[in-house]
Amino acid sequence: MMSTRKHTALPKAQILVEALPWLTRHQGKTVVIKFGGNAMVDEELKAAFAQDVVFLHHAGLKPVVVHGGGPQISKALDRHGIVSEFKAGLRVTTEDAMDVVRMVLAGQVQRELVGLLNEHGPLAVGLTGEDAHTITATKHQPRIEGELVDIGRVGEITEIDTGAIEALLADGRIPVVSSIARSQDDGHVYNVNADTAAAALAAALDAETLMVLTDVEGLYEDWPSSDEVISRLTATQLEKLLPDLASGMVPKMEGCLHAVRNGVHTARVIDGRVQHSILLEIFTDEGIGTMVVPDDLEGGAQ
Ligand SMILES: Nc1ncnc2c1ncn2[C@@H]1O[C@H](COP(=O)(O)OP(=O)(O)O)[C@@H](O)[C@H]1O
Ligand SMILES: CC(=O)N[C@@H](CCC(=O)OP(=O)(O)O)C(=O)O
Repeated sequence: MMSTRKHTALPKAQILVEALPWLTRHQGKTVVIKFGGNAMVDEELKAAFAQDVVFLHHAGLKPVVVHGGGPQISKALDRHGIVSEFKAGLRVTTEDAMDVVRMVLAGQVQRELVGLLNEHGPLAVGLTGEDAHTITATKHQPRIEGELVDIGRVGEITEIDTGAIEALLADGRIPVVSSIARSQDDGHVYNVNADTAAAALAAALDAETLMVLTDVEGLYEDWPSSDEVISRLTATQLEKLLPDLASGMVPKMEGCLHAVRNGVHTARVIDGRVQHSILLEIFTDEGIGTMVVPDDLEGGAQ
């Protein structure tokens, strides 16, 4: 009887011990995690995500959650009879659409994530980029085929104030940030792509890691014709690939590049459809997605 119990208990101890080098390495480090709209539509995945983030917190890391909500926004706009249109990968956001975006991100998606995290204790505090000047933006006008295009209230980040987030982290909380910015131009707000917001926050917070959860395994080498995932690439290698990337991958990979060029040690795109993908990525040998490293760390960082 006794030996059977030992038999089943030992592998559990081994798993915990395997995590020891990673626990040591990541102790006290800030990890910015972007939780994407598509991984966010499944109840079990959402609950597993909350468990992982709380686990990181209790393991001595400082997780900061930045969330998207593209599918949820599209649904709500539809209900309001507003057509969703994307240009250069960004949602064309009229004044009316902006009200809906803000309502969905800050009033629904963020509240739900805060609720899931707080099932584990008084940990999560939600805010948007508007709070305490966390994210400031100006009007973003992308260039499409050489022409500047007006896409409404979409913001380009000009400044990050990390004060509120750092105060929350120092108080042992888990900040949950919605990607809405205060405007430096007028009294209104801007809609910011959540990948871009997460990358800017990771750089400003001097985070060790930016982790972007999405609905594919990682960056595919030759999408859509192949599903070979690139497991690791340097900033310069990524920069060369950027012009060939399509749709949703563009802000993610631009964000990863921005992060590693501005002091973040590794930026990773991982599969949010896999339960506990965050723990697998942080605490095991085999990373499961795509890892971007600064040029001078080639071959070094894990
Ligand atoms: N090279 C690529 N590798 C992987 N996915 C790609 C690539 N290029 C474009 N994509 C598309 O980008 C999508 C992810 O972006 P998006 O739908 O905006 O994710 P999220 O909702 O998680 O923010 C993938 O589902 C895929 O359709
Ligand atoms: C300007 C812009 O496109 N903003 C995004 C913000 C939400 C987001 O980025 O959500 P995902 O990460 O789930 O795609 C939008 O309106 O959909």
